[in-house]
Amino acid sequence: MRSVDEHLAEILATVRTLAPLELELERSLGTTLAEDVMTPVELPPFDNSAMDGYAVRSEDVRRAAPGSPVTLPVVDDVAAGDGALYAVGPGHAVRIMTGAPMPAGADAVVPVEWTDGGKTAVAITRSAPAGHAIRRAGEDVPKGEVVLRAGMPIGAAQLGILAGVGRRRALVRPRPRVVVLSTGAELVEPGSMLGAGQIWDSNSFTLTAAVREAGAEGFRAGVVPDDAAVFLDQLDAQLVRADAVITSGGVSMGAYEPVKEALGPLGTVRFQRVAMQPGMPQGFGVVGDDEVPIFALPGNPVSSFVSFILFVRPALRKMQGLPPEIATVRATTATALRSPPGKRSYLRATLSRGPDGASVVSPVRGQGSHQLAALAAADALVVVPEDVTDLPEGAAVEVIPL
Ligand SMILES: Nc1nc2c(c(=O)[nH]1)N[C@H]1C(S)=C(S)[C@@H](COP(=O)(O)OP(=O)(O)OC[C@H]3O[C@@H](n4cnc5c(N)ncnc54)[C@H](O)[C@@H]3O)O[C@H]1N2
Ligand code: MOO
Repeated sequence: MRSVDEHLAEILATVRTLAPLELELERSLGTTLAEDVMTPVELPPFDNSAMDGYAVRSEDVRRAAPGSPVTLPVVDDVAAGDGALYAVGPGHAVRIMTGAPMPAGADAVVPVEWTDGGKTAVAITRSAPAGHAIRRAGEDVPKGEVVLRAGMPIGAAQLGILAGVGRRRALVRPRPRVVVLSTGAELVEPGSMLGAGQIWDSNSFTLTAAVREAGAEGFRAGVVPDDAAVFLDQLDAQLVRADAVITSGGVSMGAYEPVKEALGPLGTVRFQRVAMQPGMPQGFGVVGDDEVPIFALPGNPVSSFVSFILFVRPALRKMQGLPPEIATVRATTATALRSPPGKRSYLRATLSRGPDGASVVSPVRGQGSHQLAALAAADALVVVPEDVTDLPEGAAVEVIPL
């Protein structure tokens, strides 16, 4: 049996980071930036007011105080977006709004709250030092500075700064397109009636959702019966839109294992036993002229999900140009744990804080590979190493938050 680490290493050595392409900003959310982005102008591009109020020469309001206001004539009104402006001469004020350009001559903004709000003349009851409530040109970013580096995942704030420096498009690593196929003669679509021996297909929903949670595009291609030829036809039809394929079921030792039967003879997909629990039977390789990576995951619902977290998600991250590491935290066990010898096990658990603030992890009831309800109640996987079979309460463990 090969180790979890060997299997992951082979996967990461096989999958390639997707080629960058130019995308409109509206389509780049969730992609990874593939270029350094500079601002072509300084930001803000001009000195502007940080407050609604009056642009003045600070010298003119130096003596303003609640008991003895300074009154100045208001010679102009500037709103955000205004272009041609009057200069503020000595003894004058200009009414100004937040974001409006500072008129020449003025060196301070008096907030409207410190005045009587006058439109033709304004009585000012507090002094404002030079520079007060002015946002200087280039204060956010100087001209030519890099605002985002290649490799940065694009979220809402990153999209914002791309637009803020005037970009309409960006060079990005796209979201991988991942097709999910379930196999199994017993599977029927949720929403339809169950016949004898049938169950509702849940894996294709779980895995497609997990793909989307991992930042890729998931396409649920539905259920394929236990027939290798039909499976190959379906796979062929889906390959045109796939950067990766995930299948579930049909990889173990049974008499009807369509995925293994169909892919085994191609010679580009290997089926192996990985020393882990759950998720021991695993297939991985490439298919089609474009050598699309395919993950043939075991059919048991918990096994396919755990396999996704351990193998598929890091691969999708590599394809997106992101570090493939699996994030883990340290916690102590709330109860004693058992684990099979020679296998790394991933126990479904809930993570919480103990009285001292440290993380505590409690396994959920129902650790069978078919026990999907227990998985749904968990928010973490406790990693128990291959050489450990018993852990006492209070032992320090590595945990993968879900
Ligand atoms: N003789 C042996 N039998 C099994 C072994 C073994 O080593 N020797 N390994 C066991 C382990 S471990 C696993 S995991 C499973 C993997 O089996 P397959 O990948 O071939 O999956 P299936 O047989 O198709 O299904 C297993 C189980 O999961 C249910 N299933 C399948 N697909 C779905 C789906 N889309 N939604 C919900 N549930 C699904 C299926 O009905 C079966 O109950 O093999 C063990 N056997
Ligand atoms: O490895 Mo299977 O995934 O134990 O149930």
